[in-house]
Amino acid sequence: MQNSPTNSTRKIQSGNLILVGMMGSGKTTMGRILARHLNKVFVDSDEEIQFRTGVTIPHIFDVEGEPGFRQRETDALAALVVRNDLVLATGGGAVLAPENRAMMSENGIVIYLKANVHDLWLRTRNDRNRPLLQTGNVHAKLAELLQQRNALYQQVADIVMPTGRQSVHALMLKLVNEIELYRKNNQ
Ligand SMILES: Nc1ncnc2c1ncn2[C@@H]1O[C@H](COP(=O)(O)OP(=O)(O)OP(=O)(O)O)[C@@H](O)[C@H]1O
Ligand SMILES: O=C(O)C1=C[C@@H](O)[C@@H](O)[C@H](O)C1
Ligand SMILES: [Mg+2]
Repeated sequence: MQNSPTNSTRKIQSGNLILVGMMGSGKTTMGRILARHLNKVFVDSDEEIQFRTGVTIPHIFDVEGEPGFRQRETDALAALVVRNDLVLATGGGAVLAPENRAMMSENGIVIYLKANVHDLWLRTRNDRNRPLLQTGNVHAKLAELLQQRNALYQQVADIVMPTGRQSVHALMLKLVNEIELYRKNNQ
């Protein structure tokens, strides 16, 4: 499926850029400035879910558990990926469902923002809006999730972008070059 001519055509011609990666990898932060730089519309699947339900993600996890949230995430992604010229920041767990991976892969260039556990921890340790990290040992939880998910991020990604010490702006400019290169090599 993934490599059929129809799918690879839409992947690039949709103009969509889809960011995947762990909590704290910078999908929302990077997505916003990337969209501004490329004159695309920025959307965030977590924000879309909160907009659709009128409640916060922690509240959805409280009431419906993770399975309820995952269903809402799949519904939100399905509605978003059919649009064009988006920069779409996904939730950290968006790669877990095979149907999510298929729809992301078919409808945009997928970018994995890769970060190590220590950086992820530094960026998320004080945040209360990520239900999966409301645990005694955030560092260990991030390590566990990265271990479970890294192969899925890699599998779905067209571009893997390591994020480290450099500024978000410098990283964004690097990413713009990588995207251009990808488009040139895959037109
Ligand atoms: N490359 C970076 N260098 C330093 N700090 C960063 C970088 N990317 C993001 N951050 C910071 O990390 C925090 C988390 O980033 P962000 O919310 O964009 O992550 P996310 O990938 O969208 O996470 P989630 O999956 O939970 O939505 C923010 O405070 C942001 O400013
Ligand atoms: O990594 C995850 O599973 C999550 C990441 C966030 O973006 C939210 O989608 C939610 O907190 C779950
Ligand atoms: Mg985010």
